[in-house]
Amino acid sequence: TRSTRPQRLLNAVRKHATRGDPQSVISAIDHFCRHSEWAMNIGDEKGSILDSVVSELNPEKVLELGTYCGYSTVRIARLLPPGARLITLEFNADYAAIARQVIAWAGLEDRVQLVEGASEDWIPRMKEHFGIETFDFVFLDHWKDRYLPDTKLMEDCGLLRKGTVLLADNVICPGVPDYLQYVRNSLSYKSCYFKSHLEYTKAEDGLEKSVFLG
Ligand SMILES: C[C@H](C[C@H]1O[C@@H](n2cnc3c(N)ncnc32)[C@H](O)[C@@H]1O)NC(=O)c1cc(-c2ccc(F)cc2)cc(O)c1O
Ligand SMILES: [Mg+2]
Repeated sequence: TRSTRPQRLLNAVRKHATRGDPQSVISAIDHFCRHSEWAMNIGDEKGSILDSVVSELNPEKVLELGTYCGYSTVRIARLLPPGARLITLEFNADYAAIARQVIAWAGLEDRVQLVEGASEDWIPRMKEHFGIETFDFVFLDHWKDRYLPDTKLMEDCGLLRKGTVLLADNVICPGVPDYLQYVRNSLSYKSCYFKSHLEYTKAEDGLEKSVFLG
């Protein structure tokens, strides 16, 4: 049977990246997506903005919604101190299987817990199942119509604390208008927009950084 694009992406990682070297995994995926096949990773341009937000925050507890092949998982986890934890949710089993191998190739499995399932099912179980009190940093990169309901769900489950940072991908393309309207007008958030481009293209896209004020 024909291979899938995520399988071909993983093959490119195995062929061109060095085991245990996260930067080489990131570069191999970016090269594959620029020169072979486009894929919906955050990419190098928006990825650098993600890096700067994570580095400035130095979070201990991180949640990622929408793992896909694990590219942003690797970008975030490589910047975390060893004691820190990243939980990433992915409900497509095939993508989750690829992401596990990408994360392992980067040598970051000790910091990452990939959970196969839907965000709406797992967010309410974070406390009792993972012993998480609150998250320091949340990266939203899953179905664009889930950003707003899942943000409200995280609020209701008490998973956000004063100062928790939400960073949302694709706020222009494909776009998340209801989420943007909410975080930009709610008195519970301080929000700002980082203008960039859709991964590996010249189309406009950007990241929205929103600090929960409690
Ligand atoms: C949604 C996907 C990313 C992943 O998220 C998982 N997922 C979903 N909903 C849930 C859940 N509720 N819980 C857990 N996981 C969940 C899924 O299975 C994908 O693997 N991302 C995108 O669709 C995406 C699309 C584009 C894009 C832009 C321009 C175009 F012309 C075409 C596509 C760019 C991006 O940067 C994206 O991020
Ligand atoms: Mg995205």
